[in-house]
Amino acid sequence: MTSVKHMKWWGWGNEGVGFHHEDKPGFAPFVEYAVGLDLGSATRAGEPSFDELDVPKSTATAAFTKQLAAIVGADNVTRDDMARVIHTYGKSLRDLVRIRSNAIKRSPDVVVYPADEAEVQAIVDAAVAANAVIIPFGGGSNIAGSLEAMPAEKRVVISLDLGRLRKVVAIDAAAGLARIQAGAQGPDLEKQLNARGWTIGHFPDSFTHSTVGGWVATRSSGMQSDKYGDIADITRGLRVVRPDAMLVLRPLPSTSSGPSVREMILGSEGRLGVITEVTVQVHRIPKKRDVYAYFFPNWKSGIAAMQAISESDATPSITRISDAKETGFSLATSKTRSGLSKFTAETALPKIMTSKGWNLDEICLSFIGFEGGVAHAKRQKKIVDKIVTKHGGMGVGKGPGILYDQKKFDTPYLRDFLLDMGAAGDVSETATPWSSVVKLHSAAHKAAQAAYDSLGTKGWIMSHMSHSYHSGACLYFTFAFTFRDDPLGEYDTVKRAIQQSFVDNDGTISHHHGVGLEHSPWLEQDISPEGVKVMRGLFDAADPAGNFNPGKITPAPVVPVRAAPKTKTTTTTTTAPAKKTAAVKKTAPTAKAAPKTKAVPKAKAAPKTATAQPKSTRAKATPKK
Ligand SMILES: Cc1cc2nc3c(=O)[nH]c(=O)nc-3n(C[C@H](O)[C@H](O)[C@H](O)COP(=O)(O)OP(=O)(O)OC[C@H]3O[C@@H](n4cnc5c(N)ncnc54)[C@H](O)[C@@H]3O)c2cc1C
Repeated sequence: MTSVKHMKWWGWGNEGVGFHHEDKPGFAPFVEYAVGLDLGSATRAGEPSFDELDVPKSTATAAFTKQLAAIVGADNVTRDDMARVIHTYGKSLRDLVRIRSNAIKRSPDVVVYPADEAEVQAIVDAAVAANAVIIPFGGGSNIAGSLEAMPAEKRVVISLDLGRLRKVVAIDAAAGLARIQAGAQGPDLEKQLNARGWTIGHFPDSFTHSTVGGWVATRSSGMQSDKYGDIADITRGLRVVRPDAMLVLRPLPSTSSGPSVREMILGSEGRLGVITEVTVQVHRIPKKRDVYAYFFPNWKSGIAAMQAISESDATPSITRISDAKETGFSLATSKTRSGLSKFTAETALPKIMTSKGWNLDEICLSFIGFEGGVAHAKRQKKIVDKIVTKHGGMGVGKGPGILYDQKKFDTPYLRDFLLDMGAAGDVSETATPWSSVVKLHSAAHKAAQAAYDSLGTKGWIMSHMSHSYHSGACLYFTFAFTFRDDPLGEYDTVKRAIQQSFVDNDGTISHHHGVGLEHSPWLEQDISPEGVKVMRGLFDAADPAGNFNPGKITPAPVVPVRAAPKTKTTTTTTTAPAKKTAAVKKTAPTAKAAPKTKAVPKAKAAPKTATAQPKSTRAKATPKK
């Protein structure tokens, strides 16, 4: 069997690791307050049984599988059900509900693990010749429905897993450019870079389970993007396997060679070919790295301060502020005698805030990161401190920054836990000009509340601003609600309301999660119908037979089933009928029960704590707290 490791088939992260709240006394009361779910009496269901899944039967013929095995070796191609299920979905709430409730309409027919670029080329050529569908697979962490096969797809679907391509190939020290194989996950590549004194500076919350190829293909952004840029800035060169040929973009500092093909590959979600190598800008590991916490009396003053910082001479690595609800969540759910709860309980902070006339229900917590040489970091902080004071905020030192990191690791596991208990939660994020940040924030909250009201359920929405630019910033919303009998239908109501509020209020449909199937209904409103036409033209011209991850990004009501191009002979039928027994028990999740009963198959009892997650090199690369 292949050496490539994957996340749990039914949830986020590593087997045996999960969220628990025994050391967070404020957590259960907070959940009851926020979504009306009593964790004390709710029943946590167990891990779903793989044996009970109806996995659609593979339509890949033995002959075609053998052809792939001749390229990658028999150990690196499989039609095994578990491998195909693992490669079916990403990790959105929709994905988690579907997989736990046995709602798999279409799985890849075969999973293949090439060892190098030549093998990727050979697979692509064989697939195109057979008019098969190729879906590149990085870490499988996307939450936009970017890698699932279209349900009505009749052709053989190949999940092309890049997991064996994980080396840092070379570093050009003079240029600070590193060639990295596309399947390298965050810890893989950061460890190799750190060993030579470098860092990529790209740390999405999914860092531990996502790949550089996936980051490029979804236009990802990491928590330190204010300093290092989004992956679109970090990516300089690319190697992309296309039918019969390589698309090679040399790592140039800048170029005026027409419309940017580099930009076309960025965010292409596998539709233009398979990225095998990315040349990224890397940086020397900074001598100093600190994250400081600040409080503001309210959201408006905090946002004004963030904008002022973005316009100032300061260049922090992180500028982030939570709204009052997210601040309340952080204060209520931190660990006993550590993090913010200790900080606020054991200091005179609340008193000081009250004496300043602050309403404690409106306070907003901010984290600002400083990196670089010692003098540089000090100077940055001085500029920021002045701006914070001018906007009525106050600094509270480095201590609470520990919590910031802690939460990042917990959050994805927390989502699984809540689902186990009967509450659905996920995130939506956007970017908007500074002039619309406050307006959009308030509109999204109102839209979510109206959606909860229409469902007659108690729900929660909280948000933070992060990833600043000169012209605006990203707003990131986390929402959760207690579901009744249709978690996905109810989730759609809430998610749609939030997404629509973005485009109605000068925001984009996604700042860094991509489009996939999840956000494509809003694409025309985001980039105009003409914009979609141009994009569709690009995909159609570059992939006339629709072999590369069809149906994603541009809304595709009709699944393309085109004739095989007359290039090569093949042993595989291109019109293999869908397997009769490829049954999906239910198209909708099975959950009918009230929250206290088992709504969807749930996680194993008493998993290890989320803090037991293996330490990655990410710890080294994130700011010292
Ligand atoms: C808990 C959680 C936290 C997250 N936090 C962040 C965050 O902070 N920032 C952020 O940007 N995103 C975040 N995400 C979203 C996700 O991690 C990103 O979209 C990530 O970039 C996906 O990378 P991946 O390797 O997992 O790609 P996959 O999920 O495997 O694939 C995503 C898409 O890219 C395509 N693709 C993958 N590899 C290649 C390749 N080599 N060539 C061509 N196409 C390819 C796939 O076909 C698919 O369309 C988060 C997700 C979760 C679940």
